[in-house]
Amino acid sequence: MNSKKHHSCIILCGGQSRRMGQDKGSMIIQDKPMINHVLSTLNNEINEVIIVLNNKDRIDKYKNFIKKEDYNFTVTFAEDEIKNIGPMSGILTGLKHITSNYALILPCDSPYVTENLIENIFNELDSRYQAIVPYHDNENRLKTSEPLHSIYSKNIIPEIEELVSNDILHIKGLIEKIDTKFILIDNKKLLKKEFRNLNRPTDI
Ligand SMILES: Nc1nc2c(ncn2[C@@H]2O[C@H](COP(=O)(O)OP(=O)(O)OP(=O)(O)O)[C@@H](O)[C@H]2O)c(=O)[nH]1
Repeated sequence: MNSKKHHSCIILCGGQSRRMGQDKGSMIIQDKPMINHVLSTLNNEINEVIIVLNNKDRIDKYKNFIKKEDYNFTVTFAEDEIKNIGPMSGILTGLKHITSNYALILPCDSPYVTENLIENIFNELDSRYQAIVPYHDNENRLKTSEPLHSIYSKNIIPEIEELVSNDILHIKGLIEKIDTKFILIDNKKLLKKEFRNLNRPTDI
């Protein structure tokens, strides 16, 4: 019997990868596509994954190397509801697909996340809040926050739609507006190095 809690994860993979110069989620890092590193950390904690890409061709491409039978969670591919507005669209689309109340958002270009990190972020889940957001520096929590390694409630969909209609597309603008629990990246439970993402060839 599966004893995992009903936890969802949304992986954002619909970016342009302009700085990297090639599609980041599918690029090979240590023998496997970058997104597969992220997927391989989720088995213990997650039972539903939504991978959000920006078009159908890209979804077909990813289906070739993401084999649902390799994981003990469901995998659903979704297409951005709104095109070319960045990660906010991926979060909106993903939240509309989840069947639980909260989802952990992860970017596809963050291959250093670990099972421990996923577990420790979910341990902070608290139904009094709409978002659980790790941050680096006590002096400036919002500015040093990691909004693409954070948990969000499905009930923020109306707030996202309002922000998008006002052309506010940065995720920190969303975090400011909702009830957010900030959690310190303390290098004990949450390790700084696990948040590192790869944007440019020189980051590898
Ligand atoms: N679904 C979806 N994900 C996105 C979109 N834009 C960015 N992302 C994802 O959000 C994460 C962070 O993206 P960035 O690195 O800031 O942007 P990028 O477009 O991937 O890369 P650059 O073109 O170099 O800025 C990555 O996992 C992207 O795949 C989008 O429009 N839709």
